[in-house]
Amino acid sequence: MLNFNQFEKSYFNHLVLKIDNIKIPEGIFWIKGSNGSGKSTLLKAIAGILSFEGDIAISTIYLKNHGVSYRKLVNFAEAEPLYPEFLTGFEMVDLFAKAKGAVSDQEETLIAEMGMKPYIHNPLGSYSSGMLKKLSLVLAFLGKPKLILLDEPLNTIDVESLEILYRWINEKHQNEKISFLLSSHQPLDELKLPGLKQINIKDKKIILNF
Ligand SMILES: Nc1ncnc2c1ncn2[C@@H]1O[C@H](COP(=O)(O)OP(=O)(O)OP(=O)(O)O)[C@@H](O)[C@H]1O
Repeated sequence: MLNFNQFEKSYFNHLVLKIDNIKIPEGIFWIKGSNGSGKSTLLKAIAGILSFEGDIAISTIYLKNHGVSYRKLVNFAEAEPLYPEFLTGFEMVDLFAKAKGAVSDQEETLIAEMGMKPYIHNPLGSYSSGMLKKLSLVLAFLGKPKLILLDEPLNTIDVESLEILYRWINEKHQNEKISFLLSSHQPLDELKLPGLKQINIKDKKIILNF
């Protein structure tokens, strides 16, 4: 599903990650690694928002040669999302829904299920960190991606929202064969994510534990 080809990422000549040739199959994966090991860097590179050496592909669609098609297949929720404070949550969802080609009732369903209806028309400057996190999760599920990247999805969301998130991940994986890469310092509930596999980042390399 996800292929790395001579991938290298450095910041100011300091190498952070080196992945020669690895294929990650379809599935739900928990990316583990100590602070500063490169989890967010990896997810941002796969999302196509960081420059790097080498290439990354979803099946045969390469990020560097088919940037627009590739980015339609990958959705990303950042660890600490930042959005323009003057827009409302609904305006952000609407913008992403159009960009990602979401079907018409998808936005309404995701907003309702995540319990965001009471404040979705309020400006984002008034949102708490948990409300922003929930918005970032809704945005990451819009459209028809092949891969969803969630950086620290458990941070700041409440127990009810976490249950919804686990359900969404399982449904998307089972019904639409969407794969997930989740980075989390907090333990993911392996009983609620059946088939969860682990990927470790250590010594600038990724190690597939399956
Ligand atoms: N914009 C940047 N400029 C320079 N160095 C950076 C930048 N972003 C990350 N780094 C460095 O790259 C390395 C990996 O950082 P990254 O944020 O990917 O780690 P992480 O595994 O997500 O960490 P954490 O668990 O603490 O969130 C660290 O050494 C960090 O200092």
